[in-house]
Amino acid sequence: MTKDHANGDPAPGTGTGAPRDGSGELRIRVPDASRITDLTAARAAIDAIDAALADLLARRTEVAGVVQRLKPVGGFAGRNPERERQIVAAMAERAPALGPDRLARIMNAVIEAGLEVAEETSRG
Ligand SMILES: O=C(O)C(=O)C[C@]1(C(=O)O)C=C[C@@H](O)C=C1
Repeated sequence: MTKDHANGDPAPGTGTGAPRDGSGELRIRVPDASRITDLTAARAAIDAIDAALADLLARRTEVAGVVQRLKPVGGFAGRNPERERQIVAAMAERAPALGPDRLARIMNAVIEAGLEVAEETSRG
C-alpha cells in the first residue's frame, strides 16, 4: 500500500484508505472537496472515502450481529423502528446536507443488510 510519507497513513485513493492497526482507531485523510480541481483527484478522494466506508460498514455489521444475539428477540423479528429513528436523527445532525429522508433510506439499507448477515450467520 502506498504510504503518506508524513504519518504513515495510506495516501488518498490508494490501498484501503483506512489502516487497521489493532487499535480500533480508524483514520482517513480526506481532502477538502472545495480544493479538488481535477477529475482524477476527485475520484481518488472518493475511492479513499469509499474504502473507509466499507471498513465502517463491515465493523457496523459485526457489532449489529452482537446486538442481535444480545436482544431477547433478534433479527428482523426484533426490528425496533424507534431506535432506527433515533439513529437517523443523530446522523441527520451530522450530515444536514443529506437530510433525514435520504439518511433514512441509506440506513434502512445498512440496517437490513446487517440483519441479513446476522440471520445467515446464526443459521450457520
Ligand atoms: O439496536 C437494535 O435494537 C438493533 O437491533 C440494531 C439495529 C441496527 O442495526 O442499528 C438493527 C435493527 C433494529 O431495528 C434497530 C437497530
